Amino acid sequence: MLGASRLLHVAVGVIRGGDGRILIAERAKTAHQGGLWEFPGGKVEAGETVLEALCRELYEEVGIRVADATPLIKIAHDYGDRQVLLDVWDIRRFEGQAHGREGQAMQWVAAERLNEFAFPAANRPIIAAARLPRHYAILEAATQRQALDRYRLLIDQGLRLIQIRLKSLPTAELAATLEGIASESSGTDTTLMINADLPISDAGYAGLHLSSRALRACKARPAGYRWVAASCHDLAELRLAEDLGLDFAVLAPVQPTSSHPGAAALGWERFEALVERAGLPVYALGGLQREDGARAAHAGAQGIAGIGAFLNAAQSPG
Ligand SMILES: Nc1nc2c([nH]c(=O)n2[C@@H]2O[C@H](COP(=O)(O)OP(=O)(O)OP(=O)(O)O)[C@@H](O)[C@H]2O)c(=O)[nH]1
Ligand SMILES: [Mg+2]
Repeated sequence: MLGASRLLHVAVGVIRGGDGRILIAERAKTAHQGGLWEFPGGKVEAGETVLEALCRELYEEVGIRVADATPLIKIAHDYGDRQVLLDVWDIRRFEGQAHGREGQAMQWVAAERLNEFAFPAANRPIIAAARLPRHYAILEAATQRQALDRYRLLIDQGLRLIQIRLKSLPTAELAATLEGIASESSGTDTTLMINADLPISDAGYAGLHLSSRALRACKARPAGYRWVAASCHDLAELRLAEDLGLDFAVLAPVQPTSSHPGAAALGWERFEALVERAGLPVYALGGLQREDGARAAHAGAQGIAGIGAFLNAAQSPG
């Protein structure tokens, strides 16, 4: 853990153009972590809020005026010669044409291509956060028919990251259900995360979701998946997910929930304190609705995860 007083507080912007591409810039060869790519930003000066620093830096470096910024992720990192707290914000509305005002090379890059560029070590979870959506749906169902109906409802509502949990589905219906979902998602931009506790060997899905029990039994990051995530309930489990190099976590339960009636709720304050110490994107889960999205972002969350949260609301996800 890094001592707060030694941390260099840095305001960083993930700036998204109208087509969804993200602005990256090349760091000067002579700078700290020089020659690598970065998201524009810079040090918070004495007497400034982080948002003031973000707006100033983004004007100085790329000539844009920020119109709206939402917290994305905070990452503390120790480079040995310097300890930084990267305070990263999502910027989807701004004025002006971005251009390298300090002579630096710049590029607009599709989120899924960010991994092709060399960034400083602290940026790994930031890139995951920039690529992940704000909503993570968890699919549960009692029958194959209900599973497919709910899957289509989630897709219609704009959900693009979906965990196939299906622990209440009769085992006899599992294989056909997984195949049905896989064929519906094939060729689309949906990312499916298969729950590791399901009694199947390999569904061929892009992602794996570990229950906290599966996480605790893990010695290394499971191979063969583009995304690996885990369910966590406390700091020890979040640290384990981070140390295994997982891509994101779900922390629960934030509020009391009917699906886990016995579990003690964390509440937003405790949730925020835990997320602040985690080095990977964390979704908030448990008794939440879409309307809790802003609250979750301000508590440091990547967004909201839910079983029921996305099945009834008719709005599109943000
Ligand atoms: N802006 C930015 N800084 C990053 C990123 N990742 C990362 O580790 N850093 C680190 O954050 C620290 C501060 O960033 P900076 O060099 O942009 O600060 P600045 O604009 O105020 O620079 P200056 O000292 O030339 O005025 C550096 O140690 C840098 O290595 C990133 O994606 N964007
Ligand atoms: Mg800078």
